[in-house]
This record gives sequence, structure tokens and C-alpha cells, in this order.
Amino acid sequence: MVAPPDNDVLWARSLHHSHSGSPALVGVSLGVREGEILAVHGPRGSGKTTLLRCLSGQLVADKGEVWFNSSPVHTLTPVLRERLRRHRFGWIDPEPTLVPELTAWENAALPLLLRGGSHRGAKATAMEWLDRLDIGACAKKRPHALLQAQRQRVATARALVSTPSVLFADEPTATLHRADRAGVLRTLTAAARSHRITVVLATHDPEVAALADRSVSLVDGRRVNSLATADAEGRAECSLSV
Ligand SMILES: Nc1ncnc2c1ncn2[C@@H]1O[C@H](COP(=O)(O)OP(=O)(O)OP(=O)(O)O)[C@@H](O)[C@H]1O
Repeated sequence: MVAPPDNDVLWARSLHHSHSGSPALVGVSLGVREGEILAVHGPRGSGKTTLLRCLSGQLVADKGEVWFNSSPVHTLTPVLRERLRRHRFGWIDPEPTLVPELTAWENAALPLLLRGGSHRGAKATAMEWLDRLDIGACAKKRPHALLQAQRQRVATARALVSTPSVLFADEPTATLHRADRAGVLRTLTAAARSHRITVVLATHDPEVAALADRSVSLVDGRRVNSLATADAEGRAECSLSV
């Protein structure tokens, strides 16, 4: 095994993966720099989710390597991969999956509580993130009393609350209306930039991919290009402090 370049926080080499014999990734390699927002762009079924799951250690590719901060992820035991995910990575699903019995702030605080953090400290940090994401006023509501866009903001706060090294966002705004989509994405990218959180953002939407610093495209599980997407103006727009 050859270690990846030092300036990449996350690095994958020649990933191959099949689901029930059907190929989802075919020799995908990429590097993600620290603090970068990288879009993984491609049509439905092109392998974006499979790639994010391999990069985040949820799934071990059939073939190929994944490295995080110069340590191999693909050779870790399941227990160590889970620890890595819990301590260093955040994840946002297309559909916000919140615990229905818990309030918004309790949902947002979950990663800190699971780590054994104090109740008071976890609540304070969760409240800060809910405020940054313009949802602080809903902190005491349960998920059923929230709109879909509000639930997705709570899920975003939960993913950011532990200030992960890398945030994986899998079509985070796919189920939202256009106006909500822009708001959630703006706060997500601004929060990531202000806290130097690296983001890997899967999307089939070119407008969403354009918010990233760089975009890699997948078609039928293969990489087809790599583009710098954020011009100076775009960066400025996304750097609003939250
Ligand atoms: N658990 C699974 N079992 C069988 N096939 C799967 C499974 N997960 C994904 N696939 C298939 O693998 C291919 C890649 O799927 P993947 O979800 O990674 O793509 P995607 O680009 O994220 O798609 P989408 O935008 O629809 O989520 C598709 O053909 C999909 O049908």
C-alpha cells in the first residue's frame, strides 16, 4: 500500500463495488483536500451514494483503498470503522431521519450525548447550531410538528454538532422545495467553510454542484471529469457567516 498525498484529508484509489453482482463503482479514484467542499455529481443510479458510503467507511468496497488522514480505512475492523464514523465523520441523508420521541434540540445533540458528553454541554452546543441554522425557535418541538425543511435543518445541525472532520451529505436537499433548498445549502456550506469542515456532497443537481469548490462526475459508476466550480463571487456568496 502506498500512502496518499499529505494534503488530501480523504483519498480513494481505484474503488470497485457491486451490489448483488451489479456494478455500482468501477475504478473510482479521488482525493479531497482539507476544508474543501467537493460535489460528487451524476444522474440517478450513477454510484454517488455507494461512493459516499465507501469513503465514510459504512461500506468496504470489493476492491480498492480508502485513506483518511494518511490512515487506511479499508483495512480497519468494523468496530474501528464505526468509531471513526462516530468521532470524525458526519452524515446527512436525503430524508431527515430524526428520532420521533425526541425534541429538535435532543435530536441535534444526539452525537454528543452518545459520546458521553454532559447533558448541559450537549444542549448548549446543539442550541448554538440550531440557532446558526435558523431553527432555534423550534428547539423544543418534536419532528412531527416541524416542516420537512425544518427537519432537514435539525438533521444538518445533528451532523455538524460534533464539528466533524468530514461531512458527507447525500442529496441533502433532494426532498425540499427550491426556496428551502437554497436556504439549507447556504447555511450548510457557510457553516462548513467557517469551521473548516470538509464536505463531500452528492447531488444530481448541477445548481447544487455549483456551490462546491470542485466537482467530480460519475456516470455508470465511473468518473468522467473533474471541474473547479466555485468562482470568487460564488465563494463570497457562500461565505456568509452563520
Ligand atoms: N443495496 C443495493 N442493492 C442492489 N443494488 C443497489 C443497492 N444500492 C445501490 N444499488 C444499485 O447500484 C447502482 C448505484 O446506486 P447508488 O445509490 O450508489 O447511485 P446514486 O447515484 O446515489 O443514485 P440515486 O441518486 O438514485 O441515489 C444503481 O444501479 C443502484 O440501483
